Amino acid sequence: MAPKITGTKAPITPKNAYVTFLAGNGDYVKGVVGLAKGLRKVKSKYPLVVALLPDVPEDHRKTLVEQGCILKEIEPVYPPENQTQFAMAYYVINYSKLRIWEFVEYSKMIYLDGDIQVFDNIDHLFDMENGYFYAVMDCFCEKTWSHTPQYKIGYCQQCPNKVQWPSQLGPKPPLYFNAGMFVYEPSLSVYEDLLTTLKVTSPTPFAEQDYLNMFFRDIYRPIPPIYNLVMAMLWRHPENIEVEKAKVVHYCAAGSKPWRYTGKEENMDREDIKMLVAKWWDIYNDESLDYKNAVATGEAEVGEEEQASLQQIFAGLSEAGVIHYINAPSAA
Ligand SMILES: O=c1ccn([C@@H]2O[C@H](COP(=O)(O)OP(=O)(O)O)[C@@H](O)[C@H]2O)c(=O)[nH]1
Ligand SMILES: OC[C@H]1O[C@H](O[C@@H]2[C@@H](O)[C@H](O)[C@@H](O)[C@H](O)[C@@H]2O)[C@H](O)[C@@H](O)[C@H]1O
Ligand SMILES: [Mn+2]
Repeated sequence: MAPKITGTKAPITPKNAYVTFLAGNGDYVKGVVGLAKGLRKVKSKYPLVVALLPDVPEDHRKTLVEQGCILKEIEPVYPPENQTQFAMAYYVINYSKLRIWEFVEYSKMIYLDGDIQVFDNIDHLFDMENGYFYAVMDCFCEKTWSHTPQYKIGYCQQCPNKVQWPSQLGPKPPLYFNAGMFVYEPSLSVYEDLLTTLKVTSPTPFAEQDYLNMFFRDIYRPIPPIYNLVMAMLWRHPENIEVEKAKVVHYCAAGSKPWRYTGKEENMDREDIKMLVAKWWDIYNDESLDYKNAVATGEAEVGEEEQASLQQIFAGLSEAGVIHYINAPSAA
C-alpha cells in the first residue's frame, strides 16, 4: 500500500560544498587542481564544485573530474556597457562568479579563488551563523588601489589609526572584503537580485569584488586573516598576520601565482613568498593526493555526484571518439 503522504516534508539534510570559478583555456586549471588536492590533504568532508565557463576545454574538464571535482558549467555574466578601467583587464570575466548563488542544491558554500590554497581544515566555517556574508578584510596599499582616495591619502582599514580618515572626505569607507574567499548561502531570490541590480550598477575597477562589497554591505561579517591571507599583507601589514598560522593562502599579488612563479616581480624574492610557493607545489606534485590514489587507499570516497560527473565526462569523450569508455571505479 502507498505510504500515507503526511504534511511534513522530510528534513532536508544541509548540503555543504566548496566552490571555485574557472574561465578560459589557460593555466588557472593548475590552481584548481592544486586546490582540489589541498582540500583532500586537509581531509575536508565536502566536495569541490567548479563553476566553469563554456570556454574551458574538454581536457581541462577531464583533469578536474579525475581529481574528484563536480563540474557545473555556467554562462558568463557581463556588467553593463561601460568605459571602466578595471584594475586588471581580465577582471570583467569575474562577474561570472555571481552564478554560484544559483547552486541552491547546496545550503551553504565556501567560495575559493583558483589561486588559493587551503593548508588547514576549515570545514568548521560552515557552522557559522546563517544569514551573513563572511569574508576577510582586504588591504588598500597596493598600486592596484592607486585610483582610490584611500590609497591617495595612505588610509588602510588594516591600520585605521595610522592615517585617520579625514572628515572632509565624508564618512569612512565601510569595511571592505577580498572576494577571493567567502562563506555564503546560495539563494535564487538573492541570485535574481544580484543580476537585476548589476544591470543598473556602473562597473568599478575591482569589478565583482566591488559589486559584492556594495551588495552585501549590511550583512558582511569580517573573519580573521588566517582564512584568506592576501599576499600583500606580508609586506604591508606584517603586524596583523602570522604566516605560519595561515589556514588559507591567496596567491593574488602580482607574480605570486605558483604555477607561473619566477621570483622576478616586486616582493617575489622574499623568503616567506618562496616558502608559500614551495608549499603550494608540494601539494600539487603529491601523487598520493590525486583522487584516483586517494580512492584506492580509502582516503577518499566516490560520491554519487563525482560518479555522475565522471560518467558524463567519459561518455562525452567516448562519443567524441576521444577515449574508449572505461568502467568508472566500482562503488563497492
Ligand atoms: O584567466 C582566468 C582568470 C581568473 N580566473 C578565475 O577567477 C579568479 C579571480 O582571478 P584572480 O585570482 O587572478 O584575481 P586576483 O585574486 O589575483 O585579483 C581566479 O582565481 C580564477 O578562479 C580564471 O579561471 N581564469
Ligand atoms: O575581480 C576583482 C578581483 O579582486 C580581488 O583581487 C585583488 C584584491 O585582492 C586587491 O586588494 C589586491 O591588491 C589585488 O592584488 C588583487 O588582485 C580578488 O582577490 C579577486 O578574487 C577578484 O575579486
Ligand atoms: Mn585570486
